[in-house]
Amino acid sequence: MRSAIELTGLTKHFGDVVALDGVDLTVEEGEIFGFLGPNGAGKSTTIDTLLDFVRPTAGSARVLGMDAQAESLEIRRRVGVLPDAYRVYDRLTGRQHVQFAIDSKRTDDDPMALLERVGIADAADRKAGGYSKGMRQRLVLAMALVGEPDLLILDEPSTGLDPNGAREMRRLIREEAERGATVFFSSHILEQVEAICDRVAILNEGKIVTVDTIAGLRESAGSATELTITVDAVPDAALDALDALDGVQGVAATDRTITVTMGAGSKTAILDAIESAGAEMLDFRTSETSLEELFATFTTVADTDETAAELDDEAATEHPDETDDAANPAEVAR
Ligand SMILES: Nc1ncnc2c1ncn2[C@@H]1O[C@H](COP(=O)(O)OP(=O)(O)OP(=O)(O)O)[C@@H](O)[C@H]1O
Repeated sequence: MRSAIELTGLTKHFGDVVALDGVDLTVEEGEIFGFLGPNGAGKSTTIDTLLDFVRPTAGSARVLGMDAQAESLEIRRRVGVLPDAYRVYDRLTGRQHVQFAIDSKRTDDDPMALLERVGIADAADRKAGGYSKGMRQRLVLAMALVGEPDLLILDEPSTGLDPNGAREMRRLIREEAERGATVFFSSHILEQVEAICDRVAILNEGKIVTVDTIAGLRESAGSATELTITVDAVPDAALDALDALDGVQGVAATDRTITVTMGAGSKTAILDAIESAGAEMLDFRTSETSLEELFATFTTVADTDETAAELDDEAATEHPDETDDAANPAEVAR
């Protein structure tokens, strides 16, 4: 099967900054693939390389079987892009924006149908300059959907969307995948990724740290599971027995509950130990490591405090929509 995206040793330096450091990654056709990483990890640089907005220092990128540099025009014709920083033309209406993308891609889509799909048909004939941030995001998404692209590349697609908008975005992504499109999207909103992705890659400091399913990530992170068991009473013998079990990392108890933290190990053995000690089990809950904790496991570097401070700084100073004019509707449609 042909890959939708294939990166081999992809490296990009901006002066002294190593934005990408030998990235190898394959996204199969038809996948919904999440591209995760903290601020500055290199996600946008990767996406820009796929579209030949950025030229790699070393390595190569293939998109839909074509070379990202040599065949960029054909690639852009078959790819729909939602860039991380986009500018709409204030004086053009939503409908005109979509028509522009349709003309550029020489397709016969109905602009109103696309605006309908992204939920802003009501505002089709209003100037985009008066659109809210979320409406602009929806408009650029409508432009990305023009021509039934084989590959959708969405850079932080939920930016600016309210919870309803984010849910609609997930629905659209699923619809596109059902149509047969590959969807590659970057995010640091982990719930978004968990809700729809077949697989995810985590990028940190320009390197891929892992590629897996979410379930696989959980497993490989060696994530601890916490069992909370409600009982009629807590016999001391139960606590002693639990402590002695393989894989049990911690045991805590209140009057009616026992909480067991375990790594690898058998949940059944835990429940057996409690019952053998004479307690009656009334309820039983399991909680797994959250995706946030998991993400931190993969992206935390040795000096955690410094990294956190750097990330806070970036978050405080970054205003991509206002300062980055790299992406505009012309580029989206090209
Ligand atoms: N044009 C550029 N000139 C200089 N440095 C750049 C340029 N573009 C990106 N970088 C640097 O490359 C690194 C990766 O940036 P990139 O925008 O790809 O990260 P990202 O993962 O998309 O981050 P975010 O989540 O904040 O959007 C950063 O250190 C960034 O400062």
